[in-house]
Parts: sequence; structure tokens; C-alpha cells
Amino acid sequence: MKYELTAAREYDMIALGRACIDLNATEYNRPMEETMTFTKYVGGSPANIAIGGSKLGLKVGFIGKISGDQHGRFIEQYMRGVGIDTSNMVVDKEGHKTGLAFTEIKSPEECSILMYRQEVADLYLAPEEVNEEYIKQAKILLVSGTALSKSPSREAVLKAVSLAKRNDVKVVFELDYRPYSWNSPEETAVYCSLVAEQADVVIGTRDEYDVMEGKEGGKNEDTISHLFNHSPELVVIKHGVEGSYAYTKSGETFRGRAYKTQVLKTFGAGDSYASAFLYALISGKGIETALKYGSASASIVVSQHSSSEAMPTVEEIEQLIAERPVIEAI
Ligand SMILES: Nc1ncnc2c1ncn2[C@@H]1O[C@H](COP(=O)(O)OP(=O)(O)OP(=O)(O)O)[C@@H](O)[C@H]1O
Ligand SMILES: O=C(O)C[C@@H](O)[C@H](O)C(=O)CO
Repeated sequence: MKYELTAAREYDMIALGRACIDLNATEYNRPMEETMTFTKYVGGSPANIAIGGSKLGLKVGFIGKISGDQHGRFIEQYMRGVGIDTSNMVVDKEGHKTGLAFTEIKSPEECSILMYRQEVADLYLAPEEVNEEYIKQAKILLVSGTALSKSPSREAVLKAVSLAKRNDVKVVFELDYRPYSWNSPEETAVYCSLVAEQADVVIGTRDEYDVMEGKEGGKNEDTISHLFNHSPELVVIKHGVEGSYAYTKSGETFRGRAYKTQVLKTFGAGDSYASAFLYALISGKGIETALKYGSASASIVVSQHSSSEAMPTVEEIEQLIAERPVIEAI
């Protein structure tokens, strides 16, 4: 089954949210206390998704606020270098800093992220910096849940979503739950539900839907029966190595399996999954194939050191789908 998008727009996808820096432990298989060197990459979930999409050949734009310093310039130059339109990335003038994510790779199963996100520039994106003329040129607007965690970025997202809906731009909402960005899980539930109910496509892990629903151990069937009473037409629920499901409002369910891989670290899985899933949808490949693309891309990125730089090409994804066995039910 194919997912219909508005044809012929300047941009396949415009992503909105944080573009930050990942500092990934260069010496892995040890705790961060013993890690002396880190390798710098562009990071931040929506930036990673934009980079992944651009590497797959999509025409991608980005809306976000970056710091007016060396880190902000590094991010803008890197994103422009991979082909992303950065004309709507605003430079902060008030001294706010780039968010940093230090990653600890203790073992393939034990990875964590230590985020430095106080007063970060990305959460200062203001509604007046979101431009209707830009958004209306996209087929898809991708918004990240973390951008809803503080004002004025929260209002910038709400404005972008309403402009997208007014201009027939499909809204894709990536729940992207980062607890330390929020005051409380209750606050997260309020704002994520508000946007999920207005979105056309929602993507998240089972745990992220549980936070949005304010419960533990939620069932996919309950999630979709609620969301399909609102705007969403397609809901993707990820279950880590156990794979993922895509549900359509018209009643179909598709299952995606994860591919066997040599895992180096687990972060980056969700962003690489989203970029390849959306690439396949935008290319008219059908939902079942989109699940394969997402899973294949994630299995490549978890085997590599970064989240952004490691984003694969279409050829690498297609070769992996053709050759690699899937992980059967766990
Ligand atoms: N260990 C693994 N081996 C192979 N594929 C994996 C593994 N972990 C995750 N994946 C793939 O990545 C997809 C997304 O993973 P997951 O559900 O963990 O998302 P996420 O929590 O958003 O990721 P992240 O850790 O980046 O936040 C899964 O549906 C699966 O296809
Ligand atoms: O999303 C972030 O801010 C950090 C990411 O860049 C990091 O690589 C990651 O967690 C990806 O899942």
C-alpha cells in the first residue's frame, strides 16, 4: 500500500527542531569516566533525520536555531555540505549555546547519552522565525517532540504544524522523547498528544507512546484506536530489536523485522530508521517496503560509530535487504 503525498514541491521534506553536536566516545567498551577522547559529529534527532534523508537523495530543508559561535557554524556548514537547504536556520543572537550529547559506549547492549542542554539555542526558535512561504514548499514537515519541551520553540512548532496543515503539507511527528528536556512526564503527555492528534504520520517507540498516553505497558491497538479518531492516517510503533509495526487508518497492519547486524552502539537507530522510512514513502515505495528500508538503515547505523555521518546510501540499504537475514521473533 502506498502513502499519497502532494506531488511536485520544491522540498521533499523540511525538518524542524534541534541541530546539535554529538561527542561519541572514541575509546569504547568502557565507562565515560575512563573515556579521554570523543569524536565530534552533527547530532540531534531531526538534524540526523534530515542528513539521512539528504544522503538518500531527498531534497531537504531545515528550520532551527543554532548558536552564533564555532559550534553553530560547524553544524550549518556540515548540513549544507550534505545538500540540506539551511536558509531557514536562524543564528541565535543572545548567547545561547549548542546542545551537546556525550555518548558512552560500555558494550553493544549498554549505551547511554549524557546531554548538556541548559539554555540551548534550538529551544529558542521563535514562532516569528517560522516562515509560511518556506513550509508551503514541502511535501512533508517533520517535527520533533523535544522541540515542544520549552517555549518559544513549543509555539514555533505549533505554528509550523498549523501552517503545514493550511498548505497541504503532511505533518510527520517523531515523538523523540528526551526526559531531561521536560519539566514532567505529564507536561510531555499534554503537548505530544496535542501534536500527535493533528499530525498525519506519527512515529515513536512503544515506550514513547506510553509517555504520551501517561501509562505503562500500553497496547498498540489502544494507541491506534485513539489516534485514528483524529488526524493521523499512518502510525508507526517501534519495538527495538523486535522490529516495528505500521498501522493505517484504513485498517492495514504491516510488520517490519530488524536485520541481524554487528551492533557497536544502539543510539542512532531511531533517526536512521525514520530517514529511510520517509525516503521510501516519499519515493512511492509502499509501506511494507518503507519498513524494510527503515530497519535496514538502522541496522547499518547501529554497527557504526556515529548517528549522522553513518547514514547509508540507497545502494547500501538495498544490498542489505537483499542479503541480510532478519531477526525472527525474540
Ligand atoms: N540491536 C539492533 N539490531 C538491529 N536493528 C536494530 C537494533 N536495535 C534497533 N534496531 C532497528 O532500529 C529500529 C528502531 O529502533 P528503536 O525501536 O530502538 O528506536 P529508538 O529507540 O527510536 O532508537 P534510538 O536508540 O536511536 O533512540 C528498530 O525497529 C529496528 O529495526
Ligand atoms: O538526538 C540527540 O540529540 C542525540 C543524537 O544525535 C544521538 O546521536 C542519538 O541519540 C541518536 O538517537
